[in-house]
Amino acid sequence: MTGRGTRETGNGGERYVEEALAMARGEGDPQGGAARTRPVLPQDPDIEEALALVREESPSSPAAPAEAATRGFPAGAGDSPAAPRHRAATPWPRARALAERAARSVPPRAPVTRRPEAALGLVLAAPLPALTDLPSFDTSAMDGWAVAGPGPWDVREEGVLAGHAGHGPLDDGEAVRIATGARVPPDTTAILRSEHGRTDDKGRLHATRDPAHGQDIRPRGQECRSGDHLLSAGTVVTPAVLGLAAAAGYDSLAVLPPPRAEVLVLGDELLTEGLPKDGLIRDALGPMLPPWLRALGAEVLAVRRIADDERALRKAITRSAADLIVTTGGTASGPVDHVHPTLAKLDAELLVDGVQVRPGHPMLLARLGEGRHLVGLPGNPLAAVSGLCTLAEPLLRVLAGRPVPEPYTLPVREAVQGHPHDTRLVPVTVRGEYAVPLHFNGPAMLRGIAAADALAVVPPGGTGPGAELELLDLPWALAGIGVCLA
Ligand SMILES: Nc1nc2c(c(=O)[nH]1)N[C@H]1C(S)=C(S)[C@@H](COP(=O)(O)OP(=O)(O)OC[C@H]3O[C@@H](n4cnc5c(N)ncnc54)[C@H](O)[C@@H]3O)O[C@H]1N2
Ligand code: MOO
Repeated sequence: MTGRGTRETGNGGERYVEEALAMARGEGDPQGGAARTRPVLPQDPDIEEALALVREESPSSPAAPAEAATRGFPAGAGDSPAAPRHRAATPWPRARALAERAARSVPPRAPVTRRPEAALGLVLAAPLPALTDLPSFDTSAMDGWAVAGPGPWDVREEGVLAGHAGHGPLDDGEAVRIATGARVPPDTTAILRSEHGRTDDKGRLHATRDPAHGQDIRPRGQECRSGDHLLSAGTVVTPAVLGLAAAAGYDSLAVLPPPRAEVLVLGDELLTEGLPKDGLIRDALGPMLPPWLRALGAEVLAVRRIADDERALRKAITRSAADLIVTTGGTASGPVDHVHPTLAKLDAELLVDGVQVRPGHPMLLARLGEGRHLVGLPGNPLAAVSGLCTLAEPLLRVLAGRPVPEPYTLPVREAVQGHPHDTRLVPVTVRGEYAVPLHFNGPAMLRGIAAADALAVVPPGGTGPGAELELLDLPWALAGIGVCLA
């Protein structure tokens, strides 16, 4: 990690929480300052968030869940909706490492050959040698004249255009008009740019600025010789790689096959069109997850909407051919939260069952069988984003063979409220040298993340202004290969 600064520790988080509580009670500044003039609305998202933080059960409190067995499942959702789940939430960095490790345990799939345009966003399975010299012939770099020897020159009548067959050799004192990209005739000593030459009334060419020997000639093989190593295995196929591969003679590329993902959207309360009504809401995750998963390197096989029905969920999981099933909702212990009981019935191995991160702490990662995994994202939309970035990103990155992104930090422009014990992921926008935290960052809100460039990793307790925070770039903020794939 680069440039990580000191992090403010101690009870900064609690202070914000105290402040928010005091404000919510209408008590003004709890530090003893003048009372605030800003009216405190009950719906103020920041204050609601702060209130939620203190109301939450602390992992270190006596009521906190005890250590859990790795395969420990809670009682079935129907058995006791309010029963606390006996499990140990995984620290956030460890959850990411476990997701990476889970993917590394998957046997690699055989490389595939794809048309270059179908390889965009995938990773080269083998080094890419040049199939030709580049340029493949001596090329004029400018419009003007190919000249031989010192001037003035007699100009031959026929010119040389790019894409045309070669011209005969020039004699000393001869010139021929030439276009950028055209083959340079044999025995040419330089290209005289059109703006550096003039012809007299006898048609002889004079230089207004003498060209140096070899000027503006791109010699054959200047960029590479046939067989030269151009790119290493593991390189992500970007638009520029497509261009280079085409220039170097490729009609197809050997790439690693993308991991196959399937999205199962759970919830009876979800509408796919129109306005929310009668307690029903729009499904925000069905539209968001497929392009996001593609941006993370996956091929999305299907998005299925599953009613709150354990059997339907089990059937969908069993039938799926995906390497990674991503479920949304149903991770908590409500009466219709079927993910845990279903995984238990499938004898899945829970690798991560809850993470010490806000939002998104009920997220989970399970191994379903050889090479097959399931990431359970919480239903609250920003909590689902947190699960994507925490568990799905490392897993898909490794399965796709993509390189580890270089971690980086930026100072945060304002203080950021932290959770007392857990990591927080907060949407930020990058402005110059600073990360600016965005509002509307509650678990059920997408307004912040929709305007964000990255998620800032806020340590327990929060930070003051200027603290260096690790940033997780959102895929499209990297000039997204995902955008290219969409
Ligand atoms: N007793 C407890 N209740 C809850 C806990 C807890 O620890 N104990 N955790 C809370 C947290 S934190 C989260 S996050 C949620 C996670 O809930 P689930 O994963 O079970 O998700 P649901 O209950 O199905 O939905 C939660 C919320 O999100 C809305 N939702 C669901 N899917 C979508 C979608 N596709 N698009 C838009 N919104 C969606 C759903 O309507 C709910 O409002 O549990 C808390 N409860
Ligand atoms: O409230 Mo929940 O932290 O996972 O979104």
